[in-house]
Amino acid sequence: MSTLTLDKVKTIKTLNHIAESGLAVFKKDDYTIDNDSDHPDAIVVRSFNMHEMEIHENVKAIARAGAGVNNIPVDTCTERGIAVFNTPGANANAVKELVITSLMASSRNLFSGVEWVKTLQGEGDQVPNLVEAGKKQLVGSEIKGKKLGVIGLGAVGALVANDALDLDMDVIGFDPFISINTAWELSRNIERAMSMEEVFAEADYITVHVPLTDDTRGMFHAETFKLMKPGVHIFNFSRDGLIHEQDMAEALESERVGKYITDFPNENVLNMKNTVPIPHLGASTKESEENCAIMATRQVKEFLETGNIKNAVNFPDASIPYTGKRRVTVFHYNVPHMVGQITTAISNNNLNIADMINRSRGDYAYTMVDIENEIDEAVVSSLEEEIKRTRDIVTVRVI
Ligand SMILES: NC(=O)c1ccc[n+]([C@@H]2O[C@H](COP(=O)([O-])OP(=O)(O)OC[C@H]3O[C@@H](n4cnc5c(N)ncnc54)[C@H](O)[C@@H]3O)[C@@H](O)[C@H]2O)c1
Ligand SMILES: O=C(O)CC[C@@H](O)C(=O)O
Repeated sequence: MSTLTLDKVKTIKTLNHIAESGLAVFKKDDYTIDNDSDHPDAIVVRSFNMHEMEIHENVKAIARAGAGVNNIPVDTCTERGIAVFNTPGANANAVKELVITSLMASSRNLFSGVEWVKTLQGEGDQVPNLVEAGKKQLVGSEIKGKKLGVIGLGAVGALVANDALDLDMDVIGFDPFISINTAWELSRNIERAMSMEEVFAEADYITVHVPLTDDTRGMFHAETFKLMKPGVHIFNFSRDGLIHEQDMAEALESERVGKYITDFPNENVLNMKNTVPIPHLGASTKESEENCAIMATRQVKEFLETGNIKNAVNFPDASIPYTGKRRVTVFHYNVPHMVGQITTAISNNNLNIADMINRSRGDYAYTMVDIENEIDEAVVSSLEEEIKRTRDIVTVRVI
């Protein structure tokens, strides 16, 4: 994809540690990384909670180096015309490996076993005898032949499901919104559930891989625990908000849920019985941090320089090779006559169109128009002003 010469140096702010290889995408002549800036052009973030943060009007894009965007006020960004990107699949293998690790480790009581054996410190020569005597408390189960239920068969869930089959588990999966691409990746030996209840009734282990949204918040609660096999192990590498924590604490206390393995510890979780709290390590591998950072920063760079969009969660995908002298990008409501009004403003300024694209997503749409003519800054301002005056426009950029 060709890029445009930037009219000025752009500022990028990061809110979490972002791998150097990702930041290296922003070449020094064109970009400055300034984490103290209050008016950056774009923000790159991981898990930092942006909901209470003021976002300056200069911000054009926010990139989440990761999958979940529940830490970003996406609806507000959309209303303000700020593109929010994520990096689908870039950390999925890292999460999958940790899910499989904890599946085996928790089934063999490895975490509690290691904790217990450390308490024998100071017992001197008796340690081996005490270990042999005490280990009967730690007899575990093999996962071979057991059934794993996977709720959410996206990038992570699909990898977990396929690998669990390779470990000789039976696998049942539920995802009413599965993408065609993921469906192609899934082994045909994975049983397809038509409801979550079906998974709950059959699975010895349940792992959840769905985004936290208004629809999924608290999806695991007292009533759902009652539908599960007694002693089920639940793995949550998605988000804490998916679980009703008070109900989970009670289900663990009564041993209806045998174990809860979660990547999202908090004070409540730390007080729960038979819980393995992992310090949000799902995506914490060198490989995954680099994959996410590089994907996130490339997407932002492409958007700032060309207006092209890939993997935004609130804007439609839209890309055309840059063919003109300048490019007009317009984020607007998805209503009739918008393209006509934008192209009329362009012709009112005596400009010719070289190429264009219009894509919609829900209530919003995005139009990019390449201009054949060289234009000076006075014409750019006049054009911007004229388009902005049109009804139902959210943002206009002439690049
Ligand atoms: N622990 C970590 O470090 C870590 C890393 C990556 C992702 N995550 C979390 O895991 C989630 C999933 O990640 P992913 O990369 O697989 O995302 P993804 O978008 O590829 O997959 C999510 C899947 O959930 C499905 N889904 C949505 N609502 C559902 C519902 N009600 N019932 C069943 N399925 C439903 C979707 O159709 C989709 O296939 C992310 O949203 C994020 O919150 C955590
Ligand atoms: O950035 C991280 O370490 C975690 C990312 C993870 O929670 C995600 O949703 O991708």
